[in-house]
Amino acid sequence: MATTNGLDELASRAARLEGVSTASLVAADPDRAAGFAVRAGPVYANFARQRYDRKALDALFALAESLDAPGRLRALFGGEPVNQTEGRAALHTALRGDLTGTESGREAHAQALAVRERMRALGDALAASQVTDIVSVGIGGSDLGPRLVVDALAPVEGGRFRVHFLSNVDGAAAQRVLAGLDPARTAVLLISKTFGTQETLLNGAILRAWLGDDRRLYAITANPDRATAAFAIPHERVLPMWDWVGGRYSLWSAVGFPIALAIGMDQFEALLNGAAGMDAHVLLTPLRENLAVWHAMTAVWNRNALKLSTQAVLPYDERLKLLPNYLQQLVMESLGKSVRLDGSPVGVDTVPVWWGGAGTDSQHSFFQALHQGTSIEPVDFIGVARSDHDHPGNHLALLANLFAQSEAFANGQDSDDPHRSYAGQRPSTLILLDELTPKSLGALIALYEHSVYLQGLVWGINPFDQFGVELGKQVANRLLPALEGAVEAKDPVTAALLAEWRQRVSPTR
Ligand SMILES: O=P(O)(O)OC[C@H]1O[C@](O)(CO)[C@@H](O)[C@@H]1O
Repeated sequence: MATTNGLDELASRAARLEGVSTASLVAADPDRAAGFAVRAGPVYANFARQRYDRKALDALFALAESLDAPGRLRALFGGEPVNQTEGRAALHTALRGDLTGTESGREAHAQALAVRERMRALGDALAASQVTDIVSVGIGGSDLGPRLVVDALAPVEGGRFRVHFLSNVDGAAAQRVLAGLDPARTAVLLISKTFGTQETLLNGAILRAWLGDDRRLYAITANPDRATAAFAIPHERVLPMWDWVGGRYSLWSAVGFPIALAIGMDQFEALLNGAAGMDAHVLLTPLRENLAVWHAMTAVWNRNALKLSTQAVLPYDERLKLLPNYLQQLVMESLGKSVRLDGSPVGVDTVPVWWGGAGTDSQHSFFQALHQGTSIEPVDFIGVARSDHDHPGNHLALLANLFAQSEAFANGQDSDDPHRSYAGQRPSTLILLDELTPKSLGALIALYEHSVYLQGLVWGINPFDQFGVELGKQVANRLLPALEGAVEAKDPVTAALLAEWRQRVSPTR
């Protein structure tokens, strides 16, 4: 059995807290309500409604210390090959600053700055042209980050460009995105780190044909030769990225070009600065005051001590409604592993299922299960203190719902009628941003990135590879000829499914 890094001890601490209500934990510790909170720049998080006490927290911080969390953070920021299975650095922090002064960090940051200059120039040239709309074609890490940030921050009216996103290989997606767009006033960005992703290549071909003019076709990639070979995009319209930026950590690179086009380059840089502020906090702050360490060790507590198998993220802000989708890739692609760095079984549970939705909408869909279901789902609530719309009454109602749900989950409510009884004891963290700006959003996303890294450290896994997604792609590539009728599927169940499918379509489709 692989080492469990002291996680067994956490489980026995959790057993001692069984039956102790969250309200009595709060009552027993007068400093807890305000003291179990950490602020980093524009991000405040309160952990008082988690199901641990100070002794458990001591054990969690001791665990982080024993794993040399500060040293491992320095290794990340300094450009050491922390992505060990692929022999690479993971230098997304260098895209937003240069905190360690190592040669690789400095070089990476200089490269990032040079590309930002090119993004600015290309953006200005597009703004001076007749282009009004941008279609960003990419998937996964080449889509979810820009999509989230544009949805959260793009002005409702009056932005430089309207930015549209196309990811799914389903042709209906392309059809929907293109409906109503004028090719003469549209530029297309093909975003793919590898430029070998089926969805992006197929959608890119549709868009290129639709555009009819290659001069408004751009690529963002770590593989410019492939972009040139497949789409004849000349190097001056290719923005580079590098193998030291993981796809799901890449929105800070030229992958964020759609963001820069939607909100302007200065605002894109404000997003990077927000992330850089969180980077400095996480790298330089002692463990007990370090927000990413609190967040990561809370996740470890819920997974390995309380054995909870999902994690909900519930933004109480319409503009953050895509955050759960974004975090699903960031967290689950990073931490969905069952072997340690040396290949041995991890021996403990790793990533839970991350999911969620915006409040208050989700209160009227899945909250019943959160309040009275048999399993307990820990929650990250996210709220924004100040709104930027003209409906203050709605904002107060939104916040009342946010604070109320966190209280109701924790405290529950007894009733003589079991159907009307709420057990409570549902753990949650409440994250509050001062306001939703490029800076605060950058800081929030960077917080989650660092929390993921630290959770990976506890579990001894590599959060920067994603070999698990390859098998399905390989099987799909093998099966495409069978759907085209060129070969038979070898697997008997797949063969039966294809026979069933063939009966339903004409041979030419
Ligand atoms: O940017 P690319 O190379 O097209 O890859 C897109 C996505 O596909 C994956 O490799 C697998 O889903 C992600 O990690 C990546 O973000």
